[in-house]
Amino acid sequence: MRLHRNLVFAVIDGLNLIFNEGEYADKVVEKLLKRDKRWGARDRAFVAETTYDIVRWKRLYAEIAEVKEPFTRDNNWRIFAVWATLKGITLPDWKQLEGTPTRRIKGRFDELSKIRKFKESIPDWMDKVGEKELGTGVWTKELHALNQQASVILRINSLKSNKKEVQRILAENEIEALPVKGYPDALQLTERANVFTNDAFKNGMFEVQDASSQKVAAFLDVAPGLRVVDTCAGAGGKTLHLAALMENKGQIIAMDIYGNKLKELKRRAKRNGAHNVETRWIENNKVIKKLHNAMDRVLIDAPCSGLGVLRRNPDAKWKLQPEFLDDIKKTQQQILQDYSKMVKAGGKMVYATCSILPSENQEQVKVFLTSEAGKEFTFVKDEKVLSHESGFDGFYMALLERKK
Ligand SMILES: C[S@@+](CC[C@H](N)C(=O)[O-])C[C@H]1O[C@@H](n2cnc3c(N)ncnc32)[C@H](O)[C@@H]1O
Repeated sequence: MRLHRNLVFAVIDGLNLIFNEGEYADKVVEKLLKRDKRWGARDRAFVAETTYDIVRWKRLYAEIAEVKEPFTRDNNWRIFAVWATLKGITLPDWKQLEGTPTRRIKGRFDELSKIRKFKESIPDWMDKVGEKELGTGVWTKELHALNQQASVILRINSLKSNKKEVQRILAENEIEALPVKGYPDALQLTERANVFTNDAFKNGMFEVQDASSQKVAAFLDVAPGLRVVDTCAGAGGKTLHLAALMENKGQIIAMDIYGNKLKELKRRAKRNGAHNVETRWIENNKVIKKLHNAMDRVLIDAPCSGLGVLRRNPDAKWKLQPEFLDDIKKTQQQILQDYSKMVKAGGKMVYATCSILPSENQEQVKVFLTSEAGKEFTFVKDEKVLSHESGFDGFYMALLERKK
């Protein structure tokens, strides 16, 4: 591979924004890709993937490069040089890369790869939490899986299309997509590609959604005609899937505490042809109270640490703080207590997270079931999806039923 100066400069600028200015990697990459209209698919892939790779391996690379935060521009160049050396790329004779100690980099890599927190590039506190909660064996395998690049998975919107039709349209654009065994609505791209510019996407025929995430709406056991509330709907990934599973019949109320996310949800619902979705901003608890004992199904896709989705969101390793984890667990329990009241007798509820930590998952459900509100419910089943076992994101989902 030959390095191109303007692409590498874009990566260095991006790293500065992410590491020093606290900006989010996905937003930064989005901005970088708008920089030069002449960049082709390969150039864009280089900028995006290199930036994500360096964010993912920040601790390991910084340790090898012997630099400490806050990183200067020179430090970011040194980190980049580590990335390029370990990729086996011949370094060009640019002044920023002069004197790169290639052999020392390889030696330090071998040394540091013997220590998990460096090998898997993770903060000490997170490594300790993961090991404590999952045990050494499972955590080591899971952490390794969470550091791999995620493949692109589509969820075919059955309101508008089917797998065969989407495969055919993508093939016309030289994009190959294959079915995924065990995931009825999923197609997996054999190579990463930008599908958002494709007409099939613009016409709502599919959404980009990880295979594990596609399990959640189906877990709620919905059917056409039911009254369903998606309590933490965000921009509506699961809401749209619910609408498709319900064949646009019945009612879906999508809620969130952030109104701007619901605006985006509305746009997506329109594109998807999902007509049975209405949004309600959770301005105060009255919004919830109005629906007490009224819903056939309640989905709680709870806010969480996001430790199950590090493959697609590697900067969460550096942004997440132990205090946030403590706070979010309190929020999760409060949400379970408050929103479960919307389930009517005989109705069902799913509690889900994109975390792999038992303390955010089965332990929350256990605490809920022994509480006053939880005594109304019986536990039906749960599923703990680990990335190293499934090959997709880490997720948790539990199905509970309210007693008649
Ligand atoms: C895991 S995300 C939801 C993702 C979304 N369901 C999807 O499939 O695209 C969790 C959501 O919970 C929202 N949230 C946080 N605290 C909340 C609360 N107390 N009540 C309702 N929603 C909340 C966040 O704004 C966020 O959109």
